[in-house]
Amino acid sequence: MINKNSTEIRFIFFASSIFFCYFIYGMLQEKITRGKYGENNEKFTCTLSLVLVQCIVNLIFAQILMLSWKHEKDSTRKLYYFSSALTYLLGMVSSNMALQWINYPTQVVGKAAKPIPVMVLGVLLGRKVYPIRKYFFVFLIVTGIVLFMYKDQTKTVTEESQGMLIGELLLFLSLTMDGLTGAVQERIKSESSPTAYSMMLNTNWWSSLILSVGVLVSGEVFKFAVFVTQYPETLIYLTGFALTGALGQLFIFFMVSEFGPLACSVVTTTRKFFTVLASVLFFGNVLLVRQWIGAIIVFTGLLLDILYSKSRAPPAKRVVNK
Ligand SMILES: Nc1ncnc2c1ncn2[C@@H]1O[C@H](COP(=O)(O)OP(=O)(O)O)[C@@H](O)[C@H]1O
Repeated sequence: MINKNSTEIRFIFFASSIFFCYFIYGMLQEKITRGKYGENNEKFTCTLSLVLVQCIVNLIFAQILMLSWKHEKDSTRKLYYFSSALTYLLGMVSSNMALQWINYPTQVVGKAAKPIPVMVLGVLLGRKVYPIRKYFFVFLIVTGIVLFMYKDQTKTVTEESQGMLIGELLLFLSLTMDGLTGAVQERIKSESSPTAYSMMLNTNWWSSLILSVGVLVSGEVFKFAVFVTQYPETLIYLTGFALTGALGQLFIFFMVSEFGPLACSVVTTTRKFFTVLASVLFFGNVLLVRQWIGAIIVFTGLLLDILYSKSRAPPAKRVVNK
């Protein structure tokens, strides 16, 4: 009983820390990528450099934590870390890049589908097994969130819709990459169960390495240097963005290593829903009928999921398909 309670407390603690860190992170991300700089209303387009800064800060953060505690040797195959790092950073680069064509709310709605690819690819490639009802609960949560957050957009000029298409394709790519990352993490978790620190360190080590090559070969790093020299205020946002991202990611890896990538993606997606719900309620806006229905569906899905995992399968236990 004590054990079960402490598992629940850890879940709630990780989830609320993710909520808190990514709430600030999200605002800074929007500020950096959607902001207009200088008299010419310039845009920040150095996505690779942005993600590289994030990965390097994550790496340093994980390294400091690794040095502070004694750890058993991590026996995870390097290929797993390399491939999860590659898909993880492609996922981040494409979703950040999509923001150049589509607005932030559209990106958030698109990425709200994340638990679906994480679940499907986790089963197909990650050798994970879920009972049928789990698919239903996840589907309910995602449908409710999309219904709640979706905004009708009027497309005006053709050029803009073309931009939207590029943005949507990038979102699709990003979702696929998130699913692949989850699948590899599922395998890592079931084969070698490394600590969250070790997963964070290795994933960010490989992604920093790959991205460093990327920014040098593309020459983006020079463009980035010119941009931050010209608009030094970007550095303040970047520092906050990278620090909240690193702290948030630590809790993400705690979540992944104990409860798995699917639980993690449900938490990060639900966080976005609660952010929008809170802002609607906070600013005294009225919910549309569609949003009411969406919110009810989300809460039903979450409640069923919680009730089910309580009565049937404690989240810490994993089902390994041999
Ligand atoms: N399974 C995961 N493994 C590693 N990092 C993750 C994982 N899930 C999320 N993250 C990190 O958390 C950040 C925020 O994730 P999330 O809130 O789902 O938003 P999004 O994927 O739309 O950026 C990601 O950009 C990534 O850095």
